[in-house]
Amino acid sequence: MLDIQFIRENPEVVKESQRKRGESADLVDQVLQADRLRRDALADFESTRAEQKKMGKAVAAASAEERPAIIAQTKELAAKVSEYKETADKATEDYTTAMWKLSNIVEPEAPEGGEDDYVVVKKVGQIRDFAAEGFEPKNHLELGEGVAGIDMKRGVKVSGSRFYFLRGAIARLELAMLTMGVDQAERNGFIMATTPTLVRPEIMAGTGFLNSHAEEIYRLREPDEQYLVGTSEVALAGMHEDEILDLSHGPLKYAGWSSCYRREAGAAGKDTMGIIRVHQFNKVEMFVYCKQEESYEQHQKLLAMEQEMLGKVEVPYRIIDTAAGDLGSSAARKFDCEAWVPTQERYRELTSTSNCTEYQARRLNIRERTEDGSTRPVSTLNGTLATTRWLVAILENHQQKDGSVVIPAALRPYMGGREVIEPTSWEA
Ligand SMILES: Nc1ncnc2c1ncn2[C@@H]1O[C@H](COP(=O)(O)OP(=O)(O)OP(=O)(O)O)[C@@H](O)[C@H]1O
Ligand SMILES: N[C@@H](CO)C(=O)O
Repeated sequence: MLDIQFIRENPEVVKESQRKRGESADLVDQVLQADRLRRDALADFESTRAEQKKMGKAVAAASAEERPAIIAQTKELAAKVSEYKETADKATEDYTTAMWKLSNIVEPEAPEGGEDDYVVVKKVGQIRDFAAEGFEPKNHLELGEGVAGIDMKRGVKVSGSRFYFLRGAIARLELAMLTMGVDQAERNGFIMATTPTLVRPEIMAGTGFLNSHAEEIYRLREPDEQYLVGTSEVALAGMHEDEILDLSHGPLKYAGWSSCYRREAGAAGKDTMGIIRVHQFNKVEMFVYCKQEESYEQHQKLLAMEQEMLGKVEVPYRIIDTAAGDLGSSAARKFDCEAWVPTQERYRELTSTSNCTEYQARRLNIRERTEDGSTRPVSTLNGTLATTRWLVAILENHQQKDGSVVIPAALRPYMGGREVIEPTSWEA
């Protein structure tokens, strides 16, 4: 949620941000109109209520002859008070509904446009020339099946399309990568947290996921009301709902470990092969609470954490600055890291880091105590540190001619020192 005082003073800035996102600029006028009506209605209610209180005292002080007239007046006032209360409640509800629809204000530096209008910030690593090495690269599923490590057929049998089993060395490789992510996070001051994956509707709405991405999210059937998270960002943001944090010693940082669930409703026919786009995957998520003025610097740090991890798994990648129209409603700015996938001859997203400034904190009422004793909303940021999808890039970029896969050196200590995953039969 945005700061109403800021909207009142800077309506054009908010409108421009909405325009940049491809969202309604008229919503800003609707919010301001609702704000005026709400304030007028509240003023009417409060002044009539004050009058009513005065009248109450007058009744007590009145003589027997005066009392019937005053009581009649009191009744009239009581009716007015309840009428104004109803109007004020309705106006507040309209105001809140409009406010909750507004997306965060886009950082001025974010590129204009939609999904394809990102700006490439930089490219890192050398893309392998498989032709020069004398063989045709296999895709991650062929490799995963070759080492008896990715089983889509049984995943589909058990759970439906876009489900899978990981087993043997590939299951260990996923665990190794996620654990390496947690180790790196802990070394950098993050607290590891395993999080709930079912959350209350208020928490899901508070993080901003029920706006444009609502159809992406699984919801339990009544009488249960929870949503399944698509990222532990949701639980980590909700963790401190209605709390006042002490950030005087620096940002509060979590590394969340969870399964993530996504309906992928808009992705029919897209990435149907293998584990690149699935309904359930695992993720280590970074989540930061910090002072408002620290969020820009913290965002750069999250991006640096992602780069360090990508460096350790030794895959070529690029960083993109996502355009305003492709930002989630909570994000003011977002950088994605995309790894090179040889058989697709293109970069695919492995990580995403967003600066949500005070947007989520206002919705979830998360504040910090300032030096003068007052409170103010904190900033929140999130970033991906490792996910199951990373296996796609690791397998394809580290494959050898015989279908084996070299384990990146940084991951070997997490794999009992193993250097290579060899092809094997399913029964082995
Ligand atoms: N359906 C999925 N299957 C596997 N991994 C996923 C899926 N959706 C997201 N991820 C992983 O979680 C990370 C963060 O998710 P994010 O919401 O940024 O993805 P996204 O923008 O929806 O990705 P894409 O554009 O590829 O669908 C992604 O970079 C990726 O590693
Ligand atoms: N929570 C963010 C970063 O991982 C996302 O899912 O995109």
